Amino acid sequence: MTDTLAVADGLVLTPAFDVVEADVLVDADAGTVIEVGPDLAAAADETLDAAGGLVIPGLVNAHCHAAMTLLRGYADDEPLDTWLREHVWPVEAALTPDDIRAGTELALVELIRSGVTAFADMYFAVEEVAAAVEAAGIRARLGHGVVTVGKDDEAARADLEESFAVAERLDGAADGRVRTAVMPHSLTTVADDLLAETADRARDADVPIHFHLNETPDEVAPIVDEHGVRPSAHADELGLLTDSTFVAHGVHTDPSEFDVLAERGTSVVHCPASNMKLASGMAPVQAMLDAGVPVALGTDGAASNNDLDLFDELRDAAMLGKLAADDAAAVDAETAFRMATAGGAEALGIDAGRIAAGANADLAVVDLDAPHLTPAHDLVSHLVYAVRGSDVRHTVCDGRVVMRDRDVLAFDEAAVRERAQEHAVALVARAEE
Ligand SMILES: CSC[C@H]1O[C@@H](n2cnc3c(O)ncnc32)[C@H](O)[C@@H]1O
Ligand SMILES: [Zn+2]
Repeated sequence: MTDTLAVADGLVLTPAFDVVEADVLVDADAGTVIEVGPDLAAAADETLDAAGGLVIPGLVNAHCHAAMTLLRGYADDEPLDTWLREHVWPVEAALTPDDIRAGTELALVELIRSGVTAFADMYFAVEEVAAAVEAAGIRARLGHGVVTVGKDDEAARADLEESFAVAERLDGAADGRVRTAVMPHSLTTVADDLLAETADRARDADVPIHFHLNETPDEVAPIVDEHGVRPSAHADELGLLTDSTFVAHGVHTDPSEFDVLAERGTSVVHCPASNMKLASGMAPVQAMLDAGVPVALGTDGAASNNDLDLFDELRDAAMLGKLAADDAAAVDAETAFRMATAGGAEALGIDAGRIAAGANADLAVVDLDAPHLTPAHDLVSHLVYAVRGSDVRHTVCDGRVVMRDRDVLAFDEAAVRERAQEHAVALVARAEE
């Protein structure tokens, strides 16, 4: 017999951005929505109370380094290059797989508590990341991040091979909730011959590619100087841009690059908080969307954000998008929310981002009963400009409840926090020894 879950008595955000009074009936075994409509709760095996709430598609955080929660607040107020080379990379050199497990579990608690049901992660010790995701119950597109600058040929080769080995080994883990990608860090931190090899092998293995692109002017100038073309054109020459490729940031991307990205169907993951904090710049989000570039939303790591609340990102994206375009109508609420849901699902190549019969049952219930959400003229406006991650009451992924009444079911939250605190302190002590 089918195991069913009814998300009952709430309002539901439809794919057309209408808000309707309805229950959502879920096939918990198949992990899909059976029906959206009135009075579906009576026949269900289990009920999730959505009264006074809005049922939304689960959010997709399309660019993250989850275990960097361990470095939250460790090195603030620095620009990207100094931050990475003088602070972050020396500490990351001392990371152990156990550290990464502890930091990732903390990230998962934070993600689930803010309604995220899928994320992309570029980091190390990906087996640990995958095991944590399996336990948490959400979806992820995971990859081993490759950096070859400063490495000899043997070490660079080993890094690249690890990226492909991880992609093959872990794809489909956690009953298919874990998918993989190969993840060269960026065009300036991985050698060109290895980037070209990555593109060839990824195409043959049918595995997506994810990398940082045009985050700062320092990632643009060396490419233009050396190759005489913009970074997106160079990435395309290397064969890196396809419709399953997704790139992070795209801040310093010019109109000629919009055309390349749009033509290839490559998604850009906008990370507004990280871009503001590291003073990287303002991504031309509305211009990219107008040119047909698919745009998703990400937090980047917690060390450059400093949290993993995608509702913060929604607000930042709408605000910064207007500033970048010098137009208050740019990146409106519906546009921003699409980036955090259907746009993220498209970037990650997963079926998510909408609540409809047959779709994956990945959703969150946002409590509307709060002073900062009163009055309720426009709930899509609220989702982008006023809701906070802490307003999420329940999170459901793959038809299973992963947070009920703000209790993340897979983890003992206090224990996760304590473990992360201990690992963070010991890690920094080791690195600074
Ligand atoms: C090789 S694993 C991923 C690598 O990326 C680093 N990282 C974190 N945030 C950023 C960012 O905004 N731009 C570029 N690189 C970043 C992280 O520390 C890991 O070393
Ligand atoms: Zn990043």
